[in-house]
Amino acid sequence: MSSSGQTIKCKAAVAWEPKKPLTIEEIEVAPPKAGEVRIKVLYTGVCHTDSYTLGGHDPEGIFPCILGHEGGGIVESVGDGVTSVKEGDHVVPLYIPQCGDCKFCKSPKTNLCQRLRVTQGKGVMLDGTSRFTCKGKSLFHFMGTSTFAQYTVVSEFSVAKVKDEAPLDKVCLLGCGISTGYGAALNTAKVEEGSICAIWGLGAVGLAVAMGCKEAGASRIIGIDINPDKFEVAKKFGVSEFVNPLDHTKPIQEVIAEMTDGGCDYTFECIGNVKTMRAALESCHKGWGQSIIIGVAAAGQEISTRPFQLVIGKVWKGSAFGGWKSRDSVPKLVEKYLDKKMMVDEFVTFNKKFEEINIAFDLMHEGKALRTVVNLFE
Ligand SMILES: NC(=O)C1=CN([C@@H]2O[C@H](COP(=O)(O)OP(=O)(O)OC[C@H]3O[C@@H](n4cnc5c(N)ncnc54)[C@H](OP(=O)(O)O)[C@@H]3O)[C@@H](O)[C@H]2O)C=CC1
Ligand SMILES: N[C@@H](CCC(=O)N[C@@H](CSC=O)C(=O)NCC(=O)O)C(=O)O
Ligand SMILES: [Zn+2]
Ligand SMILES: [Zn+2]
Repeated sequence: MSSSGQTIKCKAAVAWEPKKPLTIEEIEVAPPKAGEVRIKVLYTGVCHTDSYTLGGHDPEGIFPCILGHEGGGIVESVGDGVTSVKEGDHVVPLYIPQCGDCKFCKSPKTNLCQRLRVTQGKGVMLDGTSRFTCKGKSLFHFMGTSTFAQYTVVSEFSVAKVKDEAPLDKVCLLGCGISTGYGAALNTAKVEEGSICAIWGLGAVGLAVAMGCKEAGASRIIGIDINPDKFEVAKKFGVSEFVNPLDHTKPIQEVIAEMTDGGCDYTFECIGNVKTMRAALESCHKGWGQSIIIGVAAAGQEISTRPFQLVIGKVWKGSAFGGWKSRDSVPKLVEKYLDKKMMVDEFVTFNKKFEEINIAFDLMHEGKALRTVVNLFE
């Protein structure tokens, strides 16, 4: 019997309050309204940003909510007026939508569609309401995706239809971490052949940056991390040299400058730490070096450097979702993966059952996981 038009009861990992583990609860998921899509979420990754919000560091964090933004699933039903996807389509939810019609979507200079941004930041759908309830309480959405639920409702603008043959337990990761790092190298920095690159933080995002730098023909890719366990795995993604700041007494920017005859062409911060953001900028080559901030820093944190660093030609940039215009790009990234032209499987270090989702957070904090993929129906 079709569930279309009905409220669905299913399981979700609910974040009732910051700094507390998620709890698996039965929730009710209302049918999609006009312009919305209800998705059966089969798999989800766990990104550091989920942990950042659960940890109470996100100024937009709003509880109780359903976190998660690296999902892969199948369209269960669509609301009135939805034409771009239909029941049965395989999809990846998108935390940066692409409406195609706003000033941002029409500009080739950005991927930051603003159509849903205000309501998304408030944890509700475009009409200002939530589709989730649990124990009689409304639950907030998160990043317009909420993939830690067996069923979620998202805007039509927030789904990418992907090929049916794409394994959803892998391509879910193209919903954030891999696309973000890879695109930061290719779209935001536009790394050139022969470039010297350095990457702070060798998690999934940092290693996806390395993959992009390698594809662009970088001559040296320096990985910087305080966890030496990351170094061996990082080689597979193209990292050619390793620096552990804990092995040095002098500032890391001096170490990098000595190693590179004055600094790097491109540096990437993939941690979310304002001190390493400064180090990454100051490790750029005078005159042309660019530093890309990808890491998300906690509420209240601010970056600083001597303005002279910018006067002498170093450039500070940021990158969200790797600069990809999401609905156009994610299906293409999936095809590239299916054509074996980019790595995705290699980012999956663990698979867990839904009830083990908190272990996925632990593995990330222990530095053991690049990505843990959670099966929501196991
Ligand atoms: N801008 C965007 O669009 C996106 C941003 N992000 C952000 O990117 C960042 C990285 O995400 P993700 O890859 O999932 O995170 P991970 O936690 O997997 O990776 C971060 C890595 O940085 C290491 N690290 C921590 N502190 C330092 C330090 N002081 N110096 C050097 N290395 C350090 C960690 O080591 P250890 O293993 O010991 O913890 C870990 O290896 C996060 O801030 C996340 O919120 C994520 C996705 C999209
Ligand atoms: N809500 C936070 C900002 C969080 C943030 O920067 N998110 C990134 C994606 S992180 C994915 O894992 C992003 O793309 N931001 C663009 C956006 O419009 O949110 C805060 O308020 O600090
Ligand atoms: Zn993420
Ligand atoms: Zn738009």
